[in-house]
Amino acid sequence: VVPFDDPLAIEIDAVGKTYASSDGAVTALGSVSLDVRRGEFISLLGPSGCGKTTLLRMVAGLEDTTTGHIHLHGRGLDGLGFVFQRDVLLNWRTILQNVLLPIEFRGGRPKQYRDRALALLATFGLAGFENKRPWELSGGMRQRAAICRALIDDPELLLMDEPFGALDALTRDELNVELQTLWHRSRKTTLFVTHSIPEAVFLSDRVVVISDKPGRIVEVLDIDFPRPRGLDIREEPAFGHYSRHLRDVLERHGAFRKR
Ligand SMILES: Nc1ncnc2c1ncn2[C@@H]1O[C@H](COP(=O)(O)OP(=O)(O)OP(=O)(O)O)[C@@H](O)[C@H]1O
Repeated sequence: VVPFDDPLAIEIDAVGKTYASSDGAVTALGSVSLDVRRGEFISLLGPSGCGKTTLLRMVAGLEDTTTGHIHLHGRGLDGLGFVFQRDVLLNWRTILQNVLLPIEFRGGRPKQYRDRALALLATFGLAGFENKRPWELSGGMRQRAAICRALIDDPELLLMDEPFGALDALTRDELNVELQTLWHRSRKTTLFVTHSIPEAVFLSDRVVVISDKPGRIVEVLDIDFPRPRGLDIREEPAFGHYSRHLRDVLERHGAFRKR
């Protein structure tokens, strides 16, 4: 049991990761340290291959750290919801059955969570789609269902690995607004991986910039817009300033060089 006033959700302490590969060891992450506060929305922004996914997978306990350690406060790994780059819904199950999957995995009773699942689906505009199969839905709808699945067990911590990267720009905007609204209501601690500067600025309390090789934190930027936020903040001068600053940081660290 954790004291309610515990201000921290995740401590990432000098964490590094080296993979063994056929051409020798690859250091994906150098040494990364970050304290994530409870209820905070943090984006991890960086070029492809800088180790963002690796970091997220280590926080989720899906991957070991090579050096350093990660401490999850609260319910630990039991309090965690994960949304992947691709929705990874099971095609032979209905949307409702997909959303209830985590309950089955932990040996719970899906029936008891049916109402919650339907309410979540309704929040994300999927009322009436619960008995469809994933292949009957658009990409945006599937990713919404994947978010519902991550939320079904009321996690303390939401880990999202570029969940909107494969969507068209309009759907992506829409989902950004929905996620922002949901986050504003629930204040779930969220770690969100993205390549997109505007997405990071729009959603985050803090944007953590990671450079590659090996991945390390080169900047932590506070985003000071009030909540709830609408897409119109993108027209504000401050939004432009944040974006330009992040772009400069990425450029300085070689994120845009030709590979
Ligand atoms: N299982 C693995 N074995 C060997 N190398 C790996 C493995 N997983 C990742 N890597 C390497 O580690 C580095 C970081 O990969 P990672 O997927 O964490 O980056 P990323 O920033 O999430 O990239 P992207 O944004 O393209 O998803 C890359 O150089 C990658 O090739």
